Amino acid sequence: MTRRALISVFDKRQADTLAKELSQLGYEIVSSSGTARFLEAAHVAVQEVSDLTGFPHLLGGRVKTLHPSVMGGILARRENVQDMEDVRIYEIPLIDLVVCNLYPFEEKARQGADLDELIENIDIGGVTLIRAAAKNYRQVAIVVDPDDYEPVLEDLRATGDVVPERRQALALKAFAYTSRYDGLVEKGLSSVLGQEMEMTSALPLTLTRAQELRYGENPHQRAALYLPPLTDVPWEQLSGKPLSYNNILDLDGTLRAMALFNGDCACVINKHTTPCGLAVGKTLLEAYERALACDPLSAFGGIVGLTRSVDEATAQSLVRTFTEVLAAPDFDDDALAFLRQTKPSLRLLRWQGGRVMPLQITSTWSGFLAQEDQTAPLPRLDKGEWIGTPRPDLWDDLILAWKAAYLSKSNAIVVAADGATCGIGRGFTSRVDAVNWALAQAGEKSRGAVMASDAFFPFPDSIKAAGQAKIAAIIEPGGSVKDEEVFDAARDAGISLFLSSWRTFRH
Ligand SMILES: NC(=O)c1ncn([C@@H]2O[C@H](COP(=O)(O)O)[C@@H](O)[C@H]2O)c1NC=O
Repeated sequence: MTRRALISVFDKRQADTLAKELSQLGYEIVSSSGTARFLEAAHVAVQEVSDLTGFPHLLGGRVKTLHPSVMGGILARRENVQDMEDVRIYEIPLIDLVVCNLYPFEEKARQGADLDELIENIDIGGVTLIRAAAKNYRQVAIVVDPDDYEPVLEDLRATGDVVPERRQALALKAFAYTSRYDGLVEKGLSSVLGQEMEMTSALPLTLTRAQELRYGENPHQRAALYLPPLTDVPWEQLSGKPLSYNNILDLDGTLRAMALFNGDCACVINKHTTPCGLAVGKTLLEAYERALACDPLSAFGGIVGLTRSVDEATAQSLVRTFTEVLAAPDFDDDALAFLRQTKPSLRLLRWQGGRVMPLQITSTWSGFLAQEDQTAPLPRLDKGEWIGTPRPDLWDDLILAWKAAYLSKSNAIVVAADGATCGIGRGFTSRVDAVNWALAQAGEKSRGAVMASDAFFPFPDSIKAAGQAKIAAIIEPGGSVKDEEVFDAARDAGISLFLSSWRTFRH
């Protein structure tokens, strides 16, 4: 019986070589018009789909292969008597191999095509061919990737057919291909139509592997970085070893911190997704050295984020401590050359803003949790309420401490003075333990310093501890049932409390 291949490809690379060899192996080739012209030019004997269907390509190409004579030949179950009777009655030619790749929706969307152009690049007939052939994979082979042309030909040369295991693998690959394509269409259209991803009843998440990672959090865990449709990582790696899983995870807090400073000269040192030093300075060097001074032990192996172009003086100071990743909006030429030469393994990232995920999605053993990302409008002096004497003179430090608490794992307490954090208690399961840790780390620097808490104080014990350490002002959301006891403790200790009314947990 005649073997037949339907070839309908937008990306025509290597399709001529494939078709030639298929012809030599005895296959009859059927193609949509553009592919047919391409193959004829390469001297391959080819029949046009329109000859088979009796219809020309309609609606400017919107309808080409969508016809029972094509779909019947792909979907017919060869072992099913009724199917084969239908095929015989309606003279439908059986198709054994489908080779198809789709209109370039992704390229068009990335080039910023308008809605009309995007719509015309939504492939319908090709997707239908692919899904039909993949559904009938037990008898039909579906090839969507030119990399599979040669393995398929090898099977045909060796056995006269595409071997069953390959047909099965090709079908799964084909479904993954059309599923990704639909994800791209959803994402491309929703951005042109201005509709952000939200908490819909179904959350389409078609992710593409952007980077294989050496391993996950630990060497025995396999891992990769995946990106949503039409996105690239928002940074550019200029130097250093490939990023690890933990680097990318820890970098998240660093980028969030950098975004909070909105151009101020600042430094954050992050470890295990949470800051261990945050400071502003008149120069980048000053900001870095003051952030480092908060907790130099923890800064070892940390991720450093700087909010200005890295200069050579800062680079020279930085190389004295082991750092995993350095992110900055840019690098001065001499600083870049120095860092590349002195620390060739140090990962240098240029990040000028931008993020990939509109939603924050976490996988748990119970399912995927999705929430709106926490992007911070900072607390405002004119929007909150003071308990005790107002201390607007300490506002800058209160906000700096608030930023560090906002970025830290809950429960988080931060002590700050003169534009730098000096004690960070984070990840504690009791708030008063976080307070005690932060105060112990700050030591003498607690006198006259400020404190931030990521959530309300459930008891007055934390305030009493802060009072003993001579903390001058605290920013916290308020909202505890014991707020009045907390406020009394603050008044007794002479601490000014600013109530921001905004909790910033990070579990
Ligand atoms: N409309 C149809 O029936 C149809 N059938 C196949 N295609 C696509 O048309 C392209 C090939 O077209 P041509 O051979 O005319 O260059 C392929 O990317 C294929 O996926 C179609 N195009 C869009 O849906």
